[in-house]
Amino acid sequence: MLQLQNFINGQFVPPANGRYLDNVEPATGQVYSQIPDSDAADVAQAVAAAQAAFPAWRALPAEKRGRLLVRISELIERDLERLAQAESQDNGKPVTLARAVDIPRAASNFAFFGTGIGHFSSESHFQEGQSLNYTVRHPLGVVGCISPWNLPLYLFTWKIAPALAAGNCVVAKPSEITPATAYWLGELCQEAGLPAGVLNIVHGTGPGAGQAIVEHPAIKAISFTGGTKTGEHIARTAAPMFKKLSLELGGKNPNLIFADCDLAAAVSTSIQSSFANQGQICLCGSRIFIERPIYEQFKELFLARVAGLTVGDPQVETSRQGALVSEAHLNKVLSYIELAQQEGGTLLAGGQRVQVPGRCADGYFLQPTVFEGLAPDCRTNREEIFGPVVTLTPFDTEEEALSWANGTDYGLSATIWTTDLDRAHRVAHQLHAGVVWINTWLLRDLRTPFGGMKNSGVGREGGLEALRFFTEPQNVCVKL
Ligand SMILES: NC(=O)C1=CN([C@@H]2O[C@H](COP(=O)(O)OP(=O)(O)OC[C@H]3O[C@@H](n4cnc5c(N)ncnc54)[C@H](O)[C@@H]3O)[C@@H](O)[C@H]2O)C=CC1
Ligand SMILES: O=C(O)/C=C/C=C(\O)C(=O)O
Repeated sequence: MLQLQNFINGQFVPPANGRYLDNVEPATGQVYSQIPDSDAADVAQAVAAAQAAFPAWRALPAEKRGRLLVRISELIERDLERLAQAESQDNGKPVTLARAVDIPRAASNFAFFGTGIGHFSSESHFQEGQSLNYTVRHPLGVVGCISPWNLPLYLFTWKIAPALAAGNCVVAKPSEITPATAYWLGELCQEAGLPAGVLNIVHGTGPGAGQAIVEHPAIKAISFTGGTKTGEHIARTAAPMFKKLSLELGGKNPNLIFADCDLAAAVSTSIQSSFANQGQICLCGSRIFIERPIYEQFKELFLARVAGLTVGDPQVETSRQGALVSEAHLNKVLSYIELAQQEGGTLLAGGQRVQVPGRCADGYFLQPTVFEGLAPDCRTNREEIFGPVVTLTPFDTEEEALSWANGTDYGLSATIWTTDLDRAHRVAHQLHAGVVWINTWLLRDLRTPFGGMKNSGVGREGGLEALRFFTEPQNVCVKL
């Protein structure tokens, strides 16, 4: 059985305590590899390696750092098929999705920040006859990147690439539930010639290795994506140590479908935003509000499309829905389906675990599930389910739709469907969401600020925001 190792100081090494965790393939429910159950001792080794590597890495001209990152991007592209297969096996997502989205985006993350660092300029402020101020942006030193299981390599590299581009050295931990592609990334970094210690990958649990990263005094910043509760815990630990924090947390995102929309496009994209990656994307639109005149029509078209979503072995090219990431997560989602029924929801589609025959008989499959008839403020409509479960609700006025859309503790993303541009902008500006899409969903430009309002997080990732996060500005004032 494959036994993964930590990647510390450019070498693959076992955990200091010799302990390993089982890693399960969600589509089969079987253990297929083991990962280090690392603790504070491994994190300390990784931090020491990163500290030793930092002076030379920060001194390397940005262009040379950038070239190394672009080389890593090329190697990810070269190994796209192998990485997509690994991601699908580890996470349960359809291999077609990993091939089309996850792995290409991981490559883009490195290419984007590898080239982007060459365009990162600092500010200057000139006051005639008085002063010239210029701002230097120093790398922070050693930073921690902690990522979740839903988009494993995609989100791991979304943090690591800007941190490295800005001249930091990194101690990173992937989710213990989906460690595989992070492990293979270590090999590609070796092959690309990334200097030893610049990127260190420590595997293990959140309370073990993750907590040790957050607590380590030499780690100057934490970039985290994951659940809101974990984010709160990390903030409580890191804030008294005055660490910089970027927290990208949960969502309960609304889709607002107005009667004048392009209905075919709204239905088709809402299927994506509801069920892509089995609904396990923080940006998924799990509350669909539809203007009453088109409610029945939307429902009919939407349900017809749901019926066509094939749930099956993620390795089979025709599967559109794979397995949920773990048994625990499947049970959490099933418990919300039960809750929705207790809260008076009418089940329009799905609601049951799926038994996929053959090698996947014990996998964690769930039917795409749709409810209607739930109050906009019930728990099902306020809490993050993070699975293939959506609710449909009719609305009568723009004000009503807005108040329901904004009526949760989350504020990550929102989608508006209308052909009325005035309305689109008016509604967008009133939504409490860090990311608003108009007539589209998950259309990404990596230069844009990405992150949430309210309990969906703190700070923004992407483009210059990420490079600013991973640097410390220093102002130098010259008297004229
Ligand atoms: N915003 C998002 O994109 C995500 C949201 N979630 C939500 O969170 C819920 C819980 O999922 P989990 O797998 O438990 O996510 P989680 O938030 O516990 O895990 C995310 C990462 O944080 C690490 N972690 C956990 N505890 C930590 C600690 N004390 N210190 C440092 N690192 C720690 C984990 O090992 C993992 O690498 C999901 O059901 C879903 O609702 C989960 C994954 C991604
Ligand atoms: O950056 C993106 O395009 C998507 C990010 C998605 C998440 O952070 C998530 O699902 O956790």
